[in-house]
Amino acid sequence: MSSDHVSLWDRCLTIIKDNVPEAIYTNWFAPIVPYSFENNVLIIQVPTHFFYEYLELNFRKILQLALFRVFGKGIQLKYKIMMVSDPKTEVDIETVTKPVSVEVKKTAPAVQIPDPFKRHVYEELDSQLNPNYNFDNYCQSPSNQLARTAGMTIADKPGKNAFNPFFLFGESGVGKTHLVQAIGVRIKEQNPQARVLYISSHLFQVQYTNAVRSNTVNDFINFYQSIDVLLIDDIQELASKIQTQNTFFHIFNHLHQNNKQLVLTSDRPPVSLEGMVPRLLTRFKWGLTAKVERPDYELRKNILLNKVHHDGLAISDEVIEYISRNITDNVRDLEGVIVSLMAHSTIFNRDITIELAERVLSTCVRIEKKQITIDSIKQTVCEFYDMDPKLLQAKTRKREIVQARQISMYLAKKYTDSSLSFIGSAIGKKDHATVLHACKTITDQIETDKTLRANVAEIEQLLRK
Ligand SMILES: Nc1ncnc2c1ncn2[C@@H]1O[C@H](COP(=O)(O)OP(=O)(O)OP(=O)(O)O)[C@@H](O)[C@H]1O
Repeated sequence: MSSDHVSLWDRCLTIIKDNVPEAIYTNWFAPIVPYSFENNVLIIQVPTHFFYEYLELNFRKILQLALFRVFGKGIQLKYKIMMVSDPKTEVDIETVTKPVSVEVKKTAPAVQIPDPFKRHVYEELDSQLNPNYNFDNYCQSPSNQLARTAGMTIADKPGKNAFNPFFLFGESGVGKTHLVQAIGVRIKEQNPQARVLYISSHLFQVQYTNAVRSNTVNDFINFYQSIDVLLIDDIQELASKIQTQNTFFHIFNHLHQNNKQLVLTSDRPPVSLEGMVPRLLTRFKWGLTAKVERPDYELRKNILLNKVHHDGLAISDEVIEYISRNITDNVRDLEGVIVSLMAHSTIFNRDITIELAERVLSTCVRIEKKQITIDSIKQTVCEFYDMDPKLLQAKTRKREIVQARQISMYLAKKYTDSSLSFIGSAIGKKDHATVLHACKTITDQIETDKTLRANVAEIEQLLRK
């Protein structure tokens, strides 16, 4: 049968062709090469990592259906990825790393909620970690430096550090889950026996409700008290769930007293968590609370460059720069735009140009409302004073440069929700006291200095344009 896998794959293609539009078939299925078939595992070769992800995301169902019909029960699908960004150095991913393996399950539900609680305590625990979220691909910048460094310290000494619990907060899509997962992944790498569990608060809540219904709350608590490292995401979702919070309180206390590590994420700081029982809130503040800020320009660009390199995509620096400048809020949007760009380019067979990027961005993200960021402030202030932005970072007390730096700090405080220390580190590598002083100086001078007042007003207008 294995020698015949090409004709079997052709039969799959016939089924697929009947079920998808022609353009989709031509772009996404025709380029696939049936590579091998052995022990009921079919390996297909695709051009890029992006291609694989796109197939999995959009056409998994039809692929499953066709494979099941032609190859029968138990068929497994694996991908072999050929990088084509640089044809001179074609890379066969399978030879350098494990091939991406996708098991096709006949009756797998679309979303299966994992329930580790159901497992016996002594069984090996499924940590629910995604190895793709690791420290190696978590780019660093001042916006996440504290959180990232603390995360690495925790991963090296879970439970035996001053950061217990580690409370990580920040807006949606800024990289909290990635970081929390990276902590778990590194702990498991260093100690495969460690009982690490990543869980969303929503799932924790569902499991608790089930335990109440089935009268097994004690088992539920025992299970969680057996964990060495508990990574719990989106804790704000437990707001107003008082019974669940009380149960979590007992788990938290037990783990903390036994030097087990707790890491929590939230979309807001503990002080803004409404609907939480006070004794839990107090405990959230026992260790380290760190904010992951919105990604700055350098971080956005680095993340994109990494992704493009990793997926073997052909996207010019100019387009990367354009996207990094225009998508400022969160990393998820950045990644979404890359996927949309690749899809547009593949389906319509067009190069990825600035014009295409502009079109895709206008449909994917809101760019009409200009986001004011520390980067755009620095740039606008320097353009206004006709000054090289690098001078803002220079160690100099020249009056014009000091004033441009102070105005930048004042505007950053006014228009962004960054902390004083973050503003200081991004503008001139100063501390929070210098930023505070700058804000006070400019506020006072605006009161009395007509020219400065007019200049700042003009810069503010330029910023909003
Ligand atoms: N510093 C970074 N380096 C590389 N990738 C990042 C970084 N920050 C975020 N990402 C990527 O951005 C995407 C969104 O990040 P993540 O899911 O961790 O955000 P989040 O803050 O947990 O969002 P939410 O609160 O909505 O769950 C992920 O694909 C993640 O890998």
